[in-house]
Amino acid sequence: MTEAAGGEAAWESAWKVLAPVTDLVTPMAVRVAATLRLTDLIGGDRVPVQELARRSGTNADALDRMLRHLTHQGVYTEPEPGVFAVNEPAALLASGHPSGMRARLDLDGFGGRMDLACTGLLHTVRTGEPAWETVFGLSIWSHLASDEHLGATFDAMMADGSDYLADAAAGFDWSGVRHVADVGGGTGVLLAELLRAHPGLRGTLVDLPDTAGRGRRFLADRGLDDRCSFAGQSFFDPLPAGADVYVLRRVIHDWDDGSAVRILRRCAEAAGPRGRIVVIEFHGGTDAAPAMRAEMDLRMLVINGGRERTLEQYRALADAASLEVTGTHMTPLGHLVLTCTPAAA
Ligand SMILES: C[S@@+](CC[C@H](N)C(=O)[O-])C[C@H]1O[C@@H](n2cnc3c(N)ncnc32)[C@H](O)[C@@H]1O
Repeated sequence: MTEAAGGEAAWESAWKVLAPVTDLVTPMAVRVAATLRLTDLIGGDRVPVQELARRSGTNADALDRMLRHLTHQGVYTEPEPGVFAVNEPAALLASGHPSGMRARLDLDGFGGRMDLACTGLLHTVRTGEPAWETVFGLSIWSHLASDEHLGATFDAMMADGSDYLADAAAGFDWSGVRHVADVGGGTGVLLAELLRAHPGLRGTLVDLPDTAGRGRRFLADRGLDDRCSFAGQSFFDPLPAGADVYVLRRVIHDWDDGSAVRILRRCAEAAGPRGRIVVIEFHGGTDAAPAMRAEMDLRMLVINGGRERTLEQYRALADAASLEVTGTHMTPLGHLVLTCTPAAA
């Protein structure tokens, strides 16, 4: 074997091992197909590429070449030259599929942008800083506020199914609570669940102004806004005082330790000596949890410098905010629910 041939053979065998974790062409092609809604546009037909290009507003030659690549990867079929059809994997990209995969992969929506942020991973690993701003020119929260479609797709991704919401809510005993503040509460999906389940409860939704505005509409649509006040503000500023419980769901993992402590301190100040702070994070409850958590941890770092934390790491944050973790609960679906109270002086 010549040296060149040996190099070639080595390249090929290395490629076989590494391709599943290195190839960027196929994952991008799948995302482009999802973004263009090709599965919806093909439906149950066999569609010539010229027609598909017309339906999707794309370049027929480029679309043809991308779809041919995908057919070789097992996504879509080409029953005759230049004519494409949906197969079982491609059907998963239908807009109406219950997996929600199309929206998750849509490069114009939050799911796809979250993946594209990973193109800045080298910057993140070199500096320890998030990559979102490097990739998109704005921090994630400014980006969401500046792009209505992106904000709407973020809200949609945050809107868990009712089983997950009920599970998150069930990790704390709400009986006896009269007023809850949902801090960084998004459009109020958890707050709506709490108000619905506990008719005597009042709520305050705290989030950035645009999001709090969307929350007001979300709660009004459910007839719950008369039991709720809305604070469009930063949680790094003083928070509305006087609630019995300040809940932070999927907020602390968005932030580095210093910022997380500042948010907890704001909650502690507003809660006063008798208030409680409830931190809810998704920890995963299955065998796949460590791998899922490792990926989520890296995503959080890339997106906003956040982190997935262990119970001990949460205790350390609470301690730094002069709080004490007085209750921990793991729910059946894998939410970690921590109750914090002011640390004894
Ligand atoms: C991952 S989402 C979680 C939303 C909600 N708690 C849930 O579980 O669905 C984080 C939320 O923090 C909000 N947020 C980010 N920075 C904020 C700030 N400085 N002040 C208030 N809210 C902020 C975002 O607008 C977003 O709604």
